[in-house]
Amino acid sequence: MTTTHHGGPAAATKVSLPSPYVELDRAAWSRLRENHPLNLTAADLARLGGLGDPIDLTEVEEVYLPISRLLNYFVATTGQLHRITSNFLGERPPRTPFVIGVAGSVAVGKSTTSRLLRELLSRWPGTPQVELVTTDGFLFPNAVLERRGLLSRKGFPESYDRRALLRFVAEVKAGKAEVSAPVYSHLVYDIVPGERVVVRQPDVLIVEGLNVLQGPVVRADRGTGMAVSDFFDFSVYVDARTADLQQWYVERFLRLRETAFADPTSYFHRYAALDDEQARATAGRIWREINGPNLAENILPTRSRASLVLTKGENHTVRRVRLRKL
Ligand SMILES: Nc1ncnc2c1ncn2[C@@H]1O[C@H](COP(=O)(O)OP(=O)(O)O)[C@@H](O)[C@H]1O
Ligand SMILES: CC(C)(COP(=O)(O)O)[C@@H](O)C(=O)NCCC(=O)O
Repeated sequence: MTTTHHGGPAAATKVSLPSPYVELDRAAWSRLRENHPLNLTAADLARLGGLGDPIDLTEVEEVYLPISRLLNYFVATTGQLHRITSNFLGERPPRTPFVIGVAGSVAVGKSTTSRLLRELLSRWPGTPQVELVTTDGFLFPNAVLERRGLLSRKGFPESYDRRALLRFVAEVKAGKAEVSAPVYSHLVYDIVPGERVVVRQPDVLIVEGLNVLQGPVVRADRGTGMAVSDFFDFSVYVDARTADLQQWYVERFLRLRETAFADPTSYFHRYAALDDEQARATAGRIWREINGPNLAENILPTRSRASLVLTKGENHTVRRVRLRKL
């Protein structure tokens, strides 16, 4: 028998596994579009792009059409698998949506990715009805966050009503006729009282949010032992270098001064009058105190759970794609 010495305690904690991903550069990935036609126009894109998150037709053709093509196969195959299970059980298969999670840092452009996926998937004959729900609706209202000392932890896992989110996704997945979710306003920086979005048995549900790939909350006294990600049929992690993300966050903050912050009802209205230097300092502080630590502690560690990782370069375009094959 041969004994190999692996070093001290630090070395012992490092786990090396075969990568479950196949990695492709942009050129190799874009070839997988094959002949799938571009069915979005420049006008569609103008409607879909986010603030500070540019998107053009080349990006759609080279990055998003292959994803759309792959997802169309996955939807069909997952449906077959579901029917096989129902036949095995001697049940009539209920209508159940294909659920996609979209995760990533604040300011990485999850919203644009999610809106594009919704648009592209809804153009396939098998999935005309695609709903998109963001997890910010499940943030606790500011009054609750304040009571719990969590106002400066917005976006951290504990700032969400995770049980309500789990119930929402589980009910949609179970084919319930009508399920509703609360609504968050970035402008007011709080949950909008009494407002709900209603989801009615879509073909596809996209669940977008910072923490959607997180595992279950493990507590001996309570909890279901399940997480929203248990209901995902596919997931996307939108990735970028932390330094780029911080810069994108700060730049978006500067631009929000002229748009959202200029609105007197905006929670951030007091920031509208800041000059560039002051605005950079404020955004930098919010990043350092909230969004940066949340990325490092909670979001980045979930990246390896995604089915697909899209890595953006500093100009916001996707330069590398990792697809899970194992
Ligand atoms: N303070 C704000 N006021 C108005 N809109 C905002 C504010 N912060 C973020 N947004 C918008 O909310 C959306 C979600 O932002 P975010 O959670 O950073 O995710 P991402 O940039 O990955 O889509 C984006 O469209 C962004 O432009
Ligand atoms: C609303 C958010 C928590 C994101 O929510 P998500 O939909 O990803 O769950 C985030 O955009 C946010 O507002 N963070 C607080 C710190 C900040 O103002 O950037």
